[in-house]
Amino acid sequence: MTSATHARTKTRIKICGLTREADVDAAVAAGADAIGFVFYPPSPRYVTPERAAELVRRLPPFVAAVGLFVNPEPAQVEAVLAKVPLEVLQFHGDETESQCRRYLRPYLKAARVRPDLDLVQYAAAYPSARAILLDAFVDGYGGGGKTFDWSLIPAGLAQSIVLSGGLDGDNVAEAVRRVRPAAVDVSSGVEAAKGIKDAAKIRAFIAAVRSADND
Ligand SMILES: O=C(O)c1ccccc1NCC(=O)[C@H](O)[C@H](O)COP(=O)(O)O
Repeated sequence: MTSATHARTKTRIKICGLTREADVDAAVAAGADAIGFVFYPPSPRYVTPERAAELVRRLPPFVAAVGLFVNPEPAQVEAVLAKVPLEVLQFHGDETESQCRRYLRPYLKAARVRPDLDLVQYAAAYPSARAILLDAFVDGYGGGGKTFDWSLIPAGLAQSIVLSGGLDGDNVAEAVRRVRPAAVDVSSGVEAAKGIKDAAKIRAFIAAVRSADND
């Protein structure tokens, strides 16, 4: 790289909703920065704490394990944390800031974006959030494989942005170029079936992000 060119900041990448050893290994090998585990029982990607603990043991240092919850009771989160060494929590429901920060872990607060949601006001309600994860407004709280209108994302949110919702190997480069989020997050777009990831799709997704990082 010459002095006249410079690589942009690396967009961090979270692959979410993993349930199998081979998929964890494929995501790590492809260069994922974080792996998400869904602790929301109605989700087809749900894993038990015991299963997540088995999968997390495969992660090398500095690849973050993210635990995802939807309006959990404190006891549920504590039970997961007692068995699964999660670096980051992700809350996808109507949790208040105090309900998110009580576990003394970095957390992502998901916003389900729609035209009538004031994202500046929403983000301001979670000053302790490590980032705001911007997702589409779908049934079932998330994992819907649907994009939202990225032009709804305001400039100047206090927190970093994790862009999510319907991303895949075909649209993520444009998403990164347009939004320049701190990170991107994907589930459906790298799957063969819900909870079953496709290693080639993971590789293509990450390659597309890296390509956009260097535009
Ligand atoms: O993945 C799920 O099944 C899920 C269920 C309930 C709440 C959140 C869920 N996923 C959270 C994620 O972080 C997903 O990666 C995000 O919603 C994007 O999903 P997709 O649009 O399928 O890429």
